[in-house]
Amino acid sequence: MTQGQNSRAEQGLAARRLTCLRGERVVFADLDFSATPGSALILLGPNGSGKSSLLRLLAGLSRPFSGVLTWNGQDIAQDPDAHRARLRYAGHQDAVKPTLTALENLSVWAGLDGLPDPEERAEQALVALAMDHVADMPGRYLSAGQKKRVNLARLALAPAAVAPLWLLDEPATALDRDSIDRLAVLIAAHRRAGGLVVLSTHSDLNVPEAVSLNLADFGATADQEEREHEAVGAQG
Ligand SMILES: Nc1ncnc2c1ncn2[C@@H]1O[C@H](COP(=O)(O)OP(=O)(O)OP(=O)(O)O)[C@@H](O)[C@H]1O
Repeated sequence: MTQGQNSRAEQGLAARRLTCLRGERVVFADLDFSATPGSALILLGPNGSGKSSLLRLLAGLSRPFSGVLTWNGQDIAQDPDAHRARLRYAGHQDAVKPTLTALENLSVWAGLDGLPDPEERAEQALVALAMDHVADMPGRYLSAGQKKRVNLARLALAPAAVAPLWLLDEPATALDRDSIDRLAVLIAAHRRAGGLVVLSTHSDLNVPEAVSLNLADFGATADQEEREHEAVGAQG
């Protein structure tokens, strides 16, 4: 089947028999899920169960040990540039440049994303996170929560048609209650516009009708660990 012939059921993001190794340890094995445009998937599980690792795989920042990740039915590994262009990943690392103001940081990102009117978009994105009052403050003077909000404002730069896939690793960490509520509004608007959100959170973030995926259910059995170790040994 060619990409153009994919059925509607394949729209969005899907994982088939995904197995993730970090170091030589199986973090999760044989993970299956699918998420359609407009939906939200919340990754649950105790510390170390692989939520960040899965988000990194979905972002194309690392490769699965085995299994396939697809977007609209096509393996994301076949066209990494197209996948990078369609996603926005907010991880633990802070991307705010200390010497640029909050507004300049966002304008630069909008420019790098190839969006028209980068400064106007940056201003609107700051308003969405109630950060317009610190628009002219250099990144190095922003508090931890303010930096987090500038990072999250990046999500608001591009329309869902351009960057439909949001991958958010603990997006509510360091945010105050009002900012968590604004983030929830941003996520809801993105979904209404046809976007798709995968996120991990230990916080009380309101994401209506989200599907939960508990990575603890996909922890490797002793048999799987042994098979993966044999396979790693054979590869090395
Ligand atoms: N660079 C690395 N090399 C080897 N192992 C790693 C590396 N990074 C993470 N791990 C291991 O991978 C496993 C999954 O880690 P991950 O950060 O994905 O978990 P998590 O569910 O996001 O945890 P948390 O809730 O604490 O954020 C852990 O056992 C961790 O020690």
